[in-house]
Amino acid sequence: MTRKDETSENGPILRDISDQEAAALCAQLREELVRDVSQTGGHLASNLGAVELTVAIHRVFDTSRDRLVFDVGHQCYLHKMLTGRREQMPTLRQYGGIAGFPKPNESVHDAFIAGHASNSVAVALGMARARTALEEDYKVLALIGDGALTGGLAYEGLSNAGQCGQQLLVILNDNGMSITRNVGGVAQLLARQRLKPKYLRFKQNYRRVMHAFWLGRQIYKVTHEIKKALKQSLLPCSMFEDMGFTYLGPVDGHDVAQLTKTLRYASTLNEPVALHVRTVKGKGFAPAEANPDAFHGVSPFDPATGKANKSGGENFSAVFGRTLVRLARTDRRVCAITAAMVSGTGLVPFSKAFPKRFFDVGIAEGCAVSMAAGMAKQGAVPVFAVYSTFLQRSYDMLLHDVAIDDLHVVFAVDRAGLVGDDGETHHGVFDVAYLDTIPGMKVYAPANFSELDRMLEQAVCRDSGPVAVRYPRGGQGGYQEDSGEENAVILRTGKDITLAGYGMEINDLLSAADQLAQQGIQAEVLKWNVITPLDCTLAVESVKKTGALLVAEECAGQGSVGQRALAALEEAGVPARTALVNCGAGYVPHGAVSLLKRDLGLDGAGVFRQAMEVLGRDQ
Ligand SMILES: Cc1ncc(C[n+]2csc(CCOP(=O)(O)OP(=O)(O)O)c2C)c(N)n1
Ligand SMILES: CC(=O)[C@@H](O)[C@H](O)COP(=O)(O)O
Ligand SMILES: [Mg+2]
Repeated sequence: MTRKDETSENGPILRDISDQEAAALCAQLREELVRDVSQTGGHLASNLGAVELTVAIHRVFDTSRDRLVFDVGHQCYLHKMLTGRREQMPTLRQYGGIAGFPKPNESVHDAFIAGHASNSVAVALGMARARTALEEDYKVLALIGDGALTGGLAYEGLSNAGQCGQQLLVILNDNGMSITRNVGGVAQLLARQRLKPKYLRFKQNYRRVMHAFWLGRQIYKVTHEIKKALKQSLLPCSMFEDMGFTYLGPVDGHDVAQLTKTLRYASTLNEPVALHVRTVKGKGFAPAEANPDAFHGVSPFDPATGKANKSGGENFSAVFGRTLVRLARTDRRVCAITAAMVSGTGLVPFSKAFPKRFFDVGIAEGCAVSMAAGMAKQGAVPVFAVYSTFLQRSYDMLLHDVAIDDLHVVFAVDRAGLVGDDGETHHGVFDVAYLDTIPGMKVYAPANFSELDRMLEQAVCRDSGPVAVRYPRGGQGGYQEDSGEENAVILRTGKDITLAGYGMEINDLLSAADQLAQQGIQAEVLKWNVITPLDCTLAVESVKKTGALLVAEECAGQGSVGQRALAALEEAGVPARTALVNCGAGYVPHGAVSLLKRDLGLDGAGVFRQAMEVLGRDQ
C-alpha cells in the first residue's frame, strides 16, 4: 500500500495534504525519527528541529525536479523519510544501508553531496546559473543552518547569489546552535534579528501615537533619535537585504501551516530570497531539547529516557584535552583553538580552565589557521584541534600563513583515519598526504594514549615550526606501550617479512604477525612514530634482511607512507617483494570501522592474507 506522503508522480510529494494532516504527519515523523535513531545513532537534534520545515518544503517544492541543496546535510533524515526511504531508516548510517547525508546515487531527490559546512549557497547558485544557461525551469533552494553560516564560504556564496537576479531561495534554519551554542558576530546579529517582531510592533505603535498627537518639532526630533537608536540596537540593517536578497522572516519554524504559506509565497518570487526560520534544536524530544549538544550526534540510546545504551569509554580526544590542560598550566603561552568542535575535540575542560586562552572561531577552519599563524608570530603557542577531514579546508592557510615563515603552530589532528558511520565526507584519510606536502611540517602518529600524551608535549613544548599530532576517533587498542622517542622503532624482530605501519594500525600488524607465526613465518614489525618527514633508514635496514615489505595504513593510497617507503627502497637499491595496503584511490563508504577495515584488508586477517600473498605462500 502506498502512503499519501510518499507518492509523487509529479509535483510536491505532500502537495495534497491539508494543514491538519501536515501537523499530524509531523508528529508521526518525529516519533518515528526518535525510534529509528535510537537504534542506529545519528544526528537527532538537528533533524528534530527540522521536521516542520522539511514537511513544508515537500508541500511546496518537487524535489525530484526542484533542487534542494542541504548544507552539511546532517539534517536530511526527514527528507529521506519523505522520499521513499522511510522503511530503510533502520539501516541509516549502517554498513550497506542508507547514508546519514544526502547522496545523489541514493535518490533523485538528493540534489547534491553534503557533509562539510557552508557550501550550499554557492552550490545552489551554480545550479541556478546552469538552469538559466540551459534554459530550464525548476526552483533551486539552499537549506543552511546558523552554524554553517559562520563559515566564510557561505558569504562568498551569498555575496554572489544576492546579485544573481534570478530565482534562488536560501532558507536559514536558525536555532541559535552550531553543535554547541553558536558563536561570533553573525550569531549575535541573527539573535537580534529574531527580535524583529518586537521591533515591528514598536514601529506600529509609534506611528499610531505620532498620528494621534502632534508633539511638536522638538519632541519629534528627540523621539526620532530614540527610534533610530532602538532600530540600531534591535534591527541592524538586514545583512541579506544589503547583499541583494528579498528577506522574509523570521518565521516560526514549528508552525507548519505558516511555514507552508510563506514558502508558497517565496516560491512565486523570481529573485534571490532569504527566508529566515526560527527553530528549536531537539524540538519535541525533551532530553534533546534540554541538551541539544549531546543529541547533535548520538550513539544508540533508550528512547524512553534518552540515556545512551553504552557508555563511551576513554578516547583519544579526551586524552588530548587533558594533556593540553596539563601543558597550559605550566606555560601561559599555550592557547587552544577550535572551529565549532569544542566537545568533539575534547576541549571542554580547556575552555573551562583557561577561558581567556580558548577560542572557538565557528565553522571557520581557514580563519582558525590564519589566526593561529598570527598568534604564533606574536609569541603565543596556538594549538588548533581539528578533525582531519575539516583541516582540508585550510590547505592554503597551512602553506601560505603558517609554513613560509616556519611558525610554531600545533595541529591536533583528530579523527585521523576511518571514522565509521559518517562515511566518505568525514573519513580522515587525506591528511597523511596533504600534510606531507607542507614544507617544514612534522607529523607525529601516536598509537595509544600514552604516546599521544608524550608526543603532544614534545610538539607543544620542545618542537618549533608547524607540527601535527594525528590520532583517530575513539579508544586505543591492545598495544598500549610507549614505543619511545625514535622516529621509527622495531616492535618485533623477524627475518621473513617486514610489516610496517603507524598509529592504531600497529595493533593489526601485531595481530597479523601472530597469525604468521602460526604458519612458521617470522615477521618483523616496524612502527613509525613520525611520518613526516619520513625516516626510512630503519625500514630499509629491515627489508635488506627480510626481502619483503608490507605497509598498512588507514589513508589514501596517493601520497601514503607506503609509497614513500617504496621510493626509499628503490633509492637505496634494495630489491623486495612489496604490498601497500591502504584506502586506495577512491572514497570509503560509511559503516562500522571494523567492517570497512575488513573490506580494505586493513584488519589483522587482511594483513595476514596479503603478507602470505607477498611471500607466495598458500593459505
Ligand atoms: C567544514 C566543517 N566543519 C565542521 C563541521 C562539523 N559540524 C557538523 S554540523 C555542525 C554544526 C552545524 O550547525 P548548523 O548549521 O546551525 O546546524 P544545526 O545542527 O544547528 O541544525 C558542525 C560544526 C562540518 N560538518 N564541516
Ligand atoms: C555532521 C558533522 O560533521 C559532525 O556532527 C560529525 O558527524 C561529528 O562526528 P563525531 O561523532 O566523530 O564527533
Ligand atoms: Mg544551528
